[in-house]
Amino acid sequence: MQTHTQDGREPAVKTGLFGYQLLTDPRFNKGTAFSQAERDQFELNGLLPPAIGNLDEQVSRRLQVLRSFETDIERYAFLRDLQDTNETLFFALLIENLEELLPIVYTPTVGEGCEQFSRLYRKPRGLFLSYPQRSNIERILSHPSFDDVRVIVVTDGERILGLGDQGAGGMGIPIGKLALYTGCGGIDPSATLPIFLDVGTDNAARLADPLYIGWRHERLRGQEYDDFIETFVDAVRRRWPNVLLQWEDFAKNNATRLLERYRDRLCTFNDDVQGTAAVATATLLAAMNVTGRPLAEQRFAVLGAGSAGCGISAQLTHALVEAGVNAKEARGRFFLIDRDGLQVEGAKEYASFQRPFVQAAPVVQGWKLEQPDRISLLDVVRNAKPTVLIGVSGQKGAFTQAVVKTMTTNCERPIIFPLSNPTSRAEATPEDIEHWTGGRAVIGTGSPFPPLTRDGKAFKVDQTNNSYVFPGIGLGVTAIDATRVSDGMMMAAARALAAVSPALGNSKDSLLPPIASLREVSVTVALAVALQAHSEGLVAHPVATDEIEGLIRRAVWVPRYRPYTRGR
Ligand SMILES: O=C([O-])CC(=O)C(=O)O
Ligand SMILES: [Mg+2]
Repeated sequence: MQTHTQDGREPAVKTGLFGYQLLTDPRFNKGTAFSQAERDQFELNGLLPPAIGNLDEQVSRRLQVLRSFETDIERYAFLRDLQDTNETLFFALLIENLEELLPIVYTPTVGEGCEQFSRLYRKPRGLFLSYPQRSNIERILSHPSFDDVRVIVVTDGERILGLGDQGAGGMGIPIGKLALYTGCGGIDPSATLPIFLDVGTDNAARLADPLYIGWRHERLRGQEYDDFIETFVDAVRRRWPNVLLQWEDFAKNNATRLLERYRDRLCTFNDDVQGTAAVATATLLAAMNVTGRPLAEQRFAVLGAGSAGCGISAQLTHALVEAGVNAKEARGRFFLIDRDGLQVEGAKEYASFQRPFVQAAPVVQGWKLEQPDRISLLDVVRNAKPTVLIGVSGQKGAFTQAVVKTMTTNCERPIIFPLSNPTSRAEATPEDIEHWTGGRAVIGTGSPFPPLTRDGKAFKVDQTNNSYVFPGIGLGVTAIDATRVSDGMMMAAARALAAVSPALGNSKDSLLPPIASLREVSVTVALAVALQAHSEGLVAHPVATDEIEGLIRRAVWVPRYRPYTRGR
């Protein structure tokens, strides 16, 4: 926060830490940048090498070291260690090099970080709440170092990106998401708390690994699981009544169910259901500008009928209705396909969140099928003639050449979004889609990919990832003290992101702003979200609307070394 005294000097931060303890606290540590006066005052002489550095020098030294590593997983481990050693330096490095470092701190390398978590684990960060500790949750949360928490990201590790059950390794995801809350959304790092709910794992390799750091037990389900979640949410509400709780990477049967159970009880959203949907909606709205074909005319094939697929379909249905399509017709525009084929009446039992998007049996009558007992993605693309193809299946290569080529027979400029993460799970590579469609597809991916070559020039591939919205949602919600996260706020986030699409001004340009501008994008998203919360009466302490932007900008945390003074 930009707090300066009248003479322009920043007020000093009080700390009771000194000596070795001050140097080992990542929130307060400045490493070699402690001044001589601070070294005298805080008993640091002799504990540090004599040269006195500054943040800029430290950033360039760390960047040099980082670039010298051979692999991204080594870079990931180095950055995690830096974050646990000196947060200010970690965030200065990240923010100044967002485009280069996001793929390491976050998707795709964070996926490997989760797989290797037990081997990389060094220092404590966040909370591991394991089932055997269930009666201690309240006590664990009560520690004074968590007094300022405003944003929690929580996972149970069952559906980590497209990598499935990673057990306690899933903790890498809340840590990575919250690094973006600060790096992109400007949330003070001391206000963030990653939480892993350890209910066991069904990952046989983890259970058999002698080095596994999680609770060595098969995954709990049913009433025991639900009671544990209830205990957790209750304790969170009592400890931080206003906190923003983000659910992340829960398996499909829990993701929507838990969201529905808790969304009216606290300020909460599910990033995979709602965040991914908001970004997909924003990117599609931007794509309309490129294809010239309005939203109201689009038909959608969605591969993956889990939380993300149904969340995207639900939000796009809202957008279609807002564009004038009647609700029943809007839902009928969605063809959701999972491993059993197209969701169609009578084929099997569907979960309640899937039911709105089950096609009526007569729709598929007379379709020509590859195999009579299963309606494949290719069958859907041939018969339903979608204009938009979205992949949230975690199945590498599921958008085959035949599927992609058939999309071009339905429309001049098909929209094709292989959104599964990490890179190794993408339904198709942008390069293949470009090649198979002769450059006609409008492409968005979940993970970062290298640029394509179009008209002899490099063309950036849009990363349709929820990182374009969740940091801004967090900033808007916390700056204005929103009490809930409504569908209207998610739609406001999507529209705000679409409104800053470079393709609006030039249809040959990118659909989404560059990753390097994510801090500015987050302020834009935050403002839209906060204004919407305000207009729906979802704020604890209403303020004048013209004050909201100032509130948000002042809330943005900037990594820099503050002066310290000794005290409690
Ligand atoms: O983490 C990401 O890159 C996007 C996301 O939420 C997921 O794939 O589960
Ligand atoms: Mg996720």
